[in-house]
Amino acid sequence: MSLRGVSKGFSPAGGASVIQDVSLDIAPGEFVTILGPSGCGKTTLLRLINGLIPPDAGTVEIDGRAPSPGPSMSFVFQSFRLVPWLNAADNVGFGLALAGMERAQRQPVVRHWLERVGLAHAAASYPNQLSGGMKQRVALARALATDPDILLLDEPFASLDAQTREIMQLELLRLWEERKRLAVFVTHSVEEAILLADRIVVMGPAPRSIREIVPVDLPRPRRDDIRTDPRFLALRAQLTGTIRSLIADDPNSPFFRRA
Ligand SMILES: Nc1ncnc2c1ncn2[C@@H]1O[C@H](COP(=O)(O)OP(=O)(O)OP(=O)(O)O)[C@@H](O)[C@H]1O
Repeated sequence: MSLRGVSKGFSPAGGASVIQDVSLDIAPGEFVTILGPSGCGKTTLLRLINGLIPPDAGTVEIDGRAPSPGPSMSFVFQSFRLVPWLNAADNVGFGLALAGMERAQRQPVVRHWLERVGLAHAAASYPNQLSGGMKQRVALARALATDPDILLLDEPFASLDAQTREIMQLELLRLWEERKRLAVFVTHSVEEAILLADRIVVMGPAPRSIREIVPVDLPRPRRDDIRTDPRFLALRAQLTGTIRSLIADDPNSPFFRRA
């Protein structure tokens, strides 16, 4: 995947850029996290990557072509976005149904993914009967069921409580380390960014663009105890400092010169 000089503005006159001059290459099977303060354009970058919005300038290419949403690219959102009138199994099978797969063919795939996320027992439950963590497992299973080459995740664990969030991070790590898809994961959390990524792309405000790209040279497979590895702690201190200064240097931030 390749982004070259990508800019995007939303005003009709093409005024202030929401994203300015972003260039980035991501290799197949690579896990990249996008880290940055609120409002620095992280979600917009994901929407440009999945082809939901076109760039005003520059190019986004996947295998040499402009991106288009389809079964080879899955999206996971903070707000789960499950279909409320479908049970967990039908939610997991939703992308497969959209791709035209018959119910009988979908069933074993759905069963496999419900098992993989530990929800085989909840197949018949509806979203309003599931906890936040369970809903996010369903959303993850739905995203993986189509066997996408590209996984885009927009703060998927941000609305979960701290313990569930840590469990889900490890589950995602385990699933991804089994079959390494190109993953782009947006987060505000420095720890989450380090735990998951091969590389961390730090975005900043004013101008909203990439500030630095930090490789994460921690061994895989990674488990919970990686969080106490001295290299992890050093990276955490470095990135926390970077994010604090990005916020303190942003004249539009309420924490301008304070953080
Ligand atoms: N459709 C749109 N129309 C106008 N402005 C938009 C639109 N989408 C995003 N913006 C603006 O672009 C900026 C960046 O938004 P974006 O959601 O990409 O940032 P973000 O880094 O993901 O933020 P957060 O971390 O708070 O989710 C914000 O100022 C937002 O108001």
